[in-house]
Amino acid sequence: MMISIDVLVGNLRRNIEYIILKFIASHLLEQNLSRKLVHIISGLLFVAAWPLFSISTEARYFASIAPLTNGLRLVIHGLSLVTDKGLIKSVTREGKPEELLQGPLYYVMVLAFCAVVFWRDSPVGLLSLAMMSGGDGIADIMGRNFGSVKIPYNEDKSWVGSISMFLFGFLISLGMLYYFSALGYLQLQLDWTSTAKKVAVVSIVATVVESLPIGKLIDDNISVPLVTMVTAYICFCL
Ligand SMILES: C/C(=C\COP(=O)(O)O)CCC[C@H](C)CCC[C@H](C)CCCC(C)C
Ligand SMILES: Nc1ccn([C@@H]2O[C@H](COP(=O)(O)OP(=O)(O)O)[C@@H](O)[C@H]2O)c(=O)n1
Repeated sequence: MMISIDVLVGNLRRNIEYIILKFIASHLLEQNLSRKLVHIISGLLFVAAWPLFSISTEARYFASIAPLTNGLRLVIHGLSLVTDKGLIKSVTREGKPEELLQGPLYYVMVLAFCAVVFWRDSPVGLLSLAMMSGGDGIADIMGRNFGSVKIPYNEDKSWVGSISMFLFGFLISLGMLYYFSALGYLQLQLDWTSTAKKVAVVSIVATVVESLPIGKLIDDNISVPLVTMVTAYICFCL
């Protein structure tokens, strides 16, 4: 009788643990997906909205107010001066306020930097944001869901994630160049065959850097746009 009660209690405990783990897992997955959707959509929408600004020289500074204001919001919430559970749930990995001061803050600073420095007349900023928002964002979503085969030099990253980053980053970058070129903003005259080759080179370099095991040294939201800026500058501006 004693044994069967123990077995019963043990089973009950395991069931409760299973239910709790399942609850946590489903909520964490939800949080990861929502974070990456915010990651992809906010940056791409920000860039897509640049043509709405006037041709005045101050336009780029006005545009950068959106990411800078969000940066301030992230600092205020990251330091726990104010609490907003919705913000924390939608942009952090583990639900800790201090995480707002890392990936999300770097992300909005890169958005502001690209608006002010490159704005809509240079391919460099457009490609950097396409790779950071679109490419890096899709790598996570595809990698987490379908990335069972890992990259030999990095157990955290998968072939599916990196190939998706390359393809999506490449297509979004070309789309952005086409959009800004069709609207007459780009100073360069683009020959699309050579542009596609250059964008492929930029996308490969950004993808390889994202796949390296350097995540603890430097955040992807810095390394990916930084290496894209350098490569795009070499390919398009020298
Ligand atoms: C989730 C984000 C970064 C985390 O990166 P990672 O750790 O997943 O690598 C992105 C955070 C986005 C930010 C809080 C909100 C950005 C708003 C944007 C500047 C406004 C766009 C305006 C536009 C006109 C819709
Ligand atoms: N190239 C990649 C990138 C991410 N991923 C998946 O996405 C997860 C999060 O990637 P990450 O550490 O770069 O995340 P963030 O720093 O971008 O938020 C990884 O643990 C992988 O499951 C992948 O499979 N392949």
